[in-house]
Parts: sequence; structure tokens; C-alpha cells
Amino acid sequence: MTALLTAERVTCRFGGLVALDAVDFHVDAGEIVGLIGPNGSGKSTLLSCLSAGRRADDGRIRLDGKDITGRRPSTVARLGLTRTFQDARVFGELTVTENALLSRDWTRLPSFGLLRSPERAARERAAGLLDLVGLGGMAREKAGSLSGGQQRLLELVMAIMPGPKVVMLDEATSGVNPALIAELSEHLRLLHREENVAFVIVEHNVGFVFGMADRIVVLQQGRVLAEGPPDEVKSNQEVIDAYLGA
Ligand SMILES: Nc1ncnc2c1ncn2[C@@H]1O[C@H](COP(=O)(O)OP(=O)(O)OP(=O)(O)O)[C@@H](O)[C@H]1O
Repeated sequence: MTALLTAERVTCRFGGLVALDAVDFHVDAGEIVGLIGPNGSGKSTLLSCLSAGRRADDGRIRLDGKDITGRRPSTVARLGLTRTFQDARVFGELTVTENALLSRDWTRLPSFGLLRSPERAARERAAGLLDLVGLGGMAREKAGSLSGGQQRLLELVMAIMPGPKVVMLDEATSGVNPALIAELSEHLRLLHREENVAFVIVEHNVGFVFGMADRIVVLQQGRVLAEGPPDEVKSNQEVIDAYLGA
């Protein structure tokens, strides 16, 4: 089977520092991949290269068979790859619904001639997704009034609105009340099931990511240290020494 997203020998340098050193990485359709590793190991840089926020210095990236190396972030998003950021990026002065509608992509939403305009289709989709993550009752509230966890969920809705094939989550649990992390997992599972979308989850909360992922990839100093099913990676001595045991 050909992977949905593949990175071949992706290299990224910041001056003399090699943040990613010929990294191979892939995501299959509908898969949940956890990306972990110590601080500075290159996780966020890999997400930026994959989503075209940063141009890789070397290597190739393909999404659904198309070469997306060096394409613009908006093009990559339209082709089916979206992301969230370490700091939730919602617009506090806009309502929850207005935020969700910001990331609509008219061309991918079904409309039915005069009966259902693209605007109406987008609003219906936003309402459905907000309901799915439990934010339906807050649709008219200003996004700035939401809690950290609710802002994370709204950001997730914004990333999913255009109907992507893969969504990358950078530190999904950061700013989320620890008591609500189990709830966040449930909402993610629901979205995964309903939307049949693949997720790449960059995360320091090991319990959360090992509980969610089908496969874990461990980065260390810009290279892949290990990858495999969560149970296998959890008991890998190199991973314990480099990260989990710390
Ligand atoms: N804009 C930048 N300019 C210079 N160096 C950078 C820049 N961004 C990242 N780096 C360096 O690249 C390396 C990889 O950083 P990156 O943020 O990708 O790691 P990370 O695994 O996401 O870390 P963390 O878990 O702390 O978020 C680090 O050494 C970091 O200092």
C-alpha cells in the first residue's frame, strides 16, 4: 500500500545546526501517528516542513501521490494536509462559529445547486463539527472566552473544516486542564472515526499519545531513533534511555 504522506530524507538546517537529518517518515490513510522525542529533537521542525511552513533544505515530500515539496502552505492545505500549533491560534474577538468558518474551503464542501449554497453548506458543516466536539452550545460566544481546552477543540475544528486527509497536531494537550485530557482524547477519537482522517500527534504527554496512536515515531537529535506500535516502542531500551526514562 502506498502511504498517504511520505517524507524522504528530509533535511532542515538552521545555520550550522542540523535540525532534521535525512528523516524518512510516512503516514497511512486513516492512521494515528504519535511523534515524540526530547526537547529540540526536531518534532516541530518536521511538522513545519511537512505542512510547508518551512522549506526543507533537502528531501522530498509527497501527499497522496503528489509532490508537495516547496509548495505554499495554502496549496498543501487545499491538497489535504492541515495542522494546529503549539499555541492555540484562535481569534478571540470572533465568535466560535466565525473562527470555524475562517478555514472553510468552498471547493471541497458539497452543495446542491440552489437548494444548498456553499455558505449554507459551510455553516452546516461548522455546526456539525462544533456539536461533535461539544462546543455547539458555545457557537455564538467569543472564542476568547473559551477555556484552554475548548480553544484546542476549536482549533481542531478549524483544521478539520476543509475536509483534510491528514491533520497534524502540535502539542494537542498543552494548555488543557489535566482533568479534561481524557475528554480531549474522546473528541479526537470521534473526529477520527467520523471524518476518516489521519492524525500526526506531536506530544510530550506520553500517556495521551501512547493511548491514541497506532504507531509511534521517536526523534532524537534530528534523526529517527525508533518507530513501531506503542507497546514495542515503550519497551525499547534506547527510547527509555533517550526519552521515556528521563
Ligand atoms: N527558527 C529557528 N532558528 C534556529 N534554530 C531553530 C529554530 N527552530 C528550531 N530550531 C532548533 O532546531 C532544533 C529542533 O527544534 P524543534 O523545535 O523542531 O524541536 P522539538 O522536538 O519540536 O522541541 P520541543 O519539544 O521543545 O518543542 C533545536 O535545536 C532548535 O533549537
